[in-house]
Amino acid sequence: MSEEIILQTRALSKVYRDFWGRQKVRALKGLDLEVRRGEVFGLLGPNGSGKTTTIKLLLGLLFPTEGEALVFGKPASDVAKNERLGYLPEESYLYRFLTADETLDFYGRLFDMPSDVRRQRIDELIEMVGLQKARKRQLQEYSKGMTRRIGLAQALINDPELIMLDEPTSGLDPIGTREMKDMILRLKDEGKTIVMCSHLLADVQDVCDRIAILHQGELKELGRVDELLKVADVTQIRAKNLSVDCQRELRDVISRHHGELVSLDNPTTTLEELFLEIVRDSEARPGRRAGVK
Ligand SMILES: Nc1ncnc2c1ncn2[C@@H]1O[C@H](COP(=O)(O)OP(=O)(O)OP(=O)(O)O)[C@@H](O)[C@H]1O
Repeated sequence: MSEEIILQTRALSKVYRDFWGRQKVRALKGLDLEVRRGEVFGLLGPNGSGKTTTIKLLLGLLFPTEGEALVFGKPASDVAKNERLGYLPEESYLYRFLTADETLDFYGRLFDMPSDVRRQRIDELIEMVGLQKARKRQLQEYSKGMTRRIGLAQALINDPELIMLDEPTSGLDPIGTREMKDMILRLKDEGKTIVMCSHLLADVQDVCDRIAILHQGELKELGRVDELLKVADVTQIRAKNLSVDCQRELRDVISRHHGELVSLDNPTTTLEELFLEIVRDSEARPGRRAGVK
């Protein structure tokens, strides 16, 4: 991961108003975030916590009420960024009567890709998302998992540096989920920056380097997944070649008994536990931030 900041929000806030301009919902309250090149960054939060609002503000599809959203150092409303960005929305918006090949060709043309480059890119993407056998079928015949795959291929047609994925594994079976996670990790290996939101905490735990947890539009937690999941007040000792006596006497005894200390560290909790704890805490004490680690 490099130090280059790809995405940044500063005191980003969004108030949805009704037809008469009266305040309806404060969907996002003073969000400060930075995402660096090469990171897989997860936005988590219960329903209605402001994840999609954040993504739409970063895509420039919504305008902030206060604060700013910067993408590649420029305001998110700057359309030039779209050349370098790919987006997989939660709901499919693709044309049902086109085949996978036609769909990718259509989006390739929108990016003004020459036909030979387009053809090669389409072949690569169809193979990457595993749709070789279904590439000539209309999308209306696709299962949910296949629709997710073609959605990802579409998001990657312009070989974007930054990829935004809204619920990338929703509706996928365990195998499809594993494959989607592998594809995300492969994109990370290629140096792409990925921002995803998801309800599926195990998926987030498997692929994200850092996460932000939102609750009722407020940032409640931000940090590296491995650090957030450490349980600081519990010590875990893993050792091998120890006798039962030695195990009982723990650390100091290990060297005396010629055992081998394999690791001495903090065990981790699951992201699911951390998430539920933050939501519970936040509901019990509204307005208080759980503490950024
Ligand atoms: N167009 C809109 N007009 C009014 N309120 C809206 C609008 N879009 C979202 N909201 C409200 O803003 C808040 C945040 O919604 P948002 O869709 O960003 O949440 P989310 O975290 O993505 O939720 P989910 O997990 O259910 O997709 C919610 O209270 C929602 O009702």
